[in-house]
Amino acid sequence: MIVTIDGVAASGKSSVASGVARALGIPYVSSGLLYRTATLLGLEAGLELNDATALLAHLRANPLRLEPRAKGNRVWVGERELTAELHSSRVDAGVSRVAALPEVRAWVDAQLRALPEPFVAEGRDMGTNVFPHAGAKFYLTASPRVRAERRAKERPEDVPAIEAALTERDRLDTVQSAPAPDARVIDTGPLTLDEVIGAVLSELPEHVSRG
Ligand SMILES: Nc1ncnc2c1ncn2[C@@H]1O[C@H](COP(=O)(O)OP(=O)(O)O)[C@@H](O)[C@H]1O
Ligand SMILES: Nc1ccn([C@H]2C[C@H](O)[C@@H](COP(=O)(O)OP(=O)(O)O)O2)c(=O)n1
Repeated sequence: MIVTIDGVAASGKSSVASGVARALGIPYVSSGLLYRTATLLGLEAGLELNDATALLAHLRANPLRLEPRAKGNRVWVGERELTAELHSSRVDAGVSRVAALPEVRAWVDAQLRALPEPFVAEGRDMGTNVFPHAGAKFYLTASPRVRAERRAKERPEDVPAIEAALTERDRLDTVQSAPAPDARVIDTGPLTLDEVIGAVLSELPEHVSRG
């Protein structure tokens, strides 16, 4: 059983996926963390972020490990944990370029499809491209200002700068960010985090919530 939670940047995907996964007693997996890891490793190696051949060779030479814990995913390369470094503004600024590369998308998709079910998967194209046969699909939205205000609690920049960066990333990510036709769209703007988690859980078909 797979539940997909897609949506725009900072719409609440990870927090909601984590809450839903904990309620169901299953893991969740953040596909964005894999794109962020590819970006961080590329930046650290001094690679051009649109050089797919060099990036893929570097990723294959430094295999990562995603730990899909329900309370928060962690990423390792060898003995080094990268998790805390994946949400920097530097990675935010480069990640859409990396995510636009078909070779990198195929690399991420292969890792996701190898995971043992059940799990909750969150990202942009989980319900459309990666897991079109998922048992339940959701798509989260909120206005750019609401999302920027939430993210400002996690970044050093001010709200207008974060809003501008989020809007630009939405634009760059448009291609892979369309909601699945069978996804339930939830505007998280007027809701608390617990209310969004509750809305998702209440919409799950009975066979999915039973496992
Ligand atoms: N109603 C809400 N729904 C979802 N997230 C919310 C809500 N209210 C506040 N947040 C907060 O918004 C922030 C961004 O959420 P996050 O899960 O990181 O989004 P994403 O994974 O889509 O980037 C988190 O700190 C989260 O707790
Ligand atoms: N399934 C996915 C997940 C993320 N991406 C890309 C698009 C996003 O700008 C980056 C980072 O995704 P992530 O979900 O971590 O970012 P936000 O928390 O929503 O800001 O990766 C993607 O193209 N496809």
